[in-house]
Amino acid sequence: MEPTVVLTIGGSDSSGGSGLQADLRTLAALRMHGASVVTAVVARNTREIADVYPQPTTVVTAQLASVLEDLPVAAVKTGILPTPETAVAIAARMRTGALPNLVVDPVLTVAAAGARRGLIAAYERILPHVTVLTPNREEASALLGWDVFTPADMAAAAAQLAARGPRCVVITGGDFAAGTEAIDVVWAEGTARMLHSPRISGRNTDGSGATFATAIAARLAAGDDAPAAVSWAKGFVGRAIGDAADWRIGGGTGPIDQFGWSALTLR
Ligand SMILES: Nc1ncnc2c1ncn2[C@@H]1O[C@H](COP(=O)(O)OP(=O)(O)O)[C@@H](O)[C@H]1O
Ligand SMILES: Cc1ncc(COP(=O)(O)O)c(N)n1
Repeated sequence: MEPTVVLTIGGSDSSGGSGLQADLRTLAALRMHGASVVTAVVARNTREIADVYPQPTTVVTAQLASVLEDLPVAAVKTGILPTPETAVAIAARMRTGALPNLVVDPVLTVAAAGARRGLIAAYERILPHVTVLTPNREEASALLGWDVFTPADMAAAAAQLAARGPRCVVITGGDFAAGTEAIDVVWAEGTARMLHSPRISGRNTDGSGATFATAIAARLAAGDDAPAAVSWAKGFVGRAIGDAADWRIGGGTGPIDQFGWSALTLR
């Protein structure tokens, strides 16, 4: 049986923890073929982001055109769109319907300095084409212009973002400092619902947002509806975080275990 194809559009992370590297690892773990469009090259390790090098928009659109003219892309995930110009060019492709089952993780914090305001405006052009939008609380706050803090805020924010076009919105709460649960709020088909899972207190969570969004895209490609894809991805990322809890890869926040490697005894 041949694998389903999922396209990820985002940044290369030199530490391998998040971005395209996490996305491709997630897709491989889920037995899918990942195509990838590089929008930025990020020089970073587990401790800090040293620099972000946006790729020229022509480089991004050439990769995208080449993939779309040949591969049978069943779902698409976006991560870093580093400049408003690149985001607008990708939005134009979305408008043609060429990017099915579209999961958008609006990574705003890694964007080039000064690009944030223009990027937020560019996201307005993207939102109408989105199947599932997966901002964390900070990203939701930036997109909406008000501070999203409590679970009640998350529910209100999800509804407001959904009114701008996405069929489903998940606001992730992985950054809640306290509490024994990792709470996300999902808005779909007119109602908000809380998703709870045990909060894992490991040191390694890098790439959890990227892994979550890519797993959603993979499940959409496999035929799940959005709420089912989101619930499944939440279980997957929780297991990946838990399995990497004791890893010491680098001195900071390290990668997570999409493959269940920790459960293997190979040395
Ligand atoms: N420590 C944790 N334990 C369990 N689940 C977590 C933890 N941290 C994040 N998650 C889950 O991982 C997914 C990604 O969330 P989050 O970390 O908020 O994304 P981002 O990396 O974009 O900030 C969410 O489903 C969230 O609930
Ligand atoms: C290259 C790169 N660096 C960081 C992130 C954010 O990742 P996450 O959403 O998992 O925190 C990303 N999507 N891409």
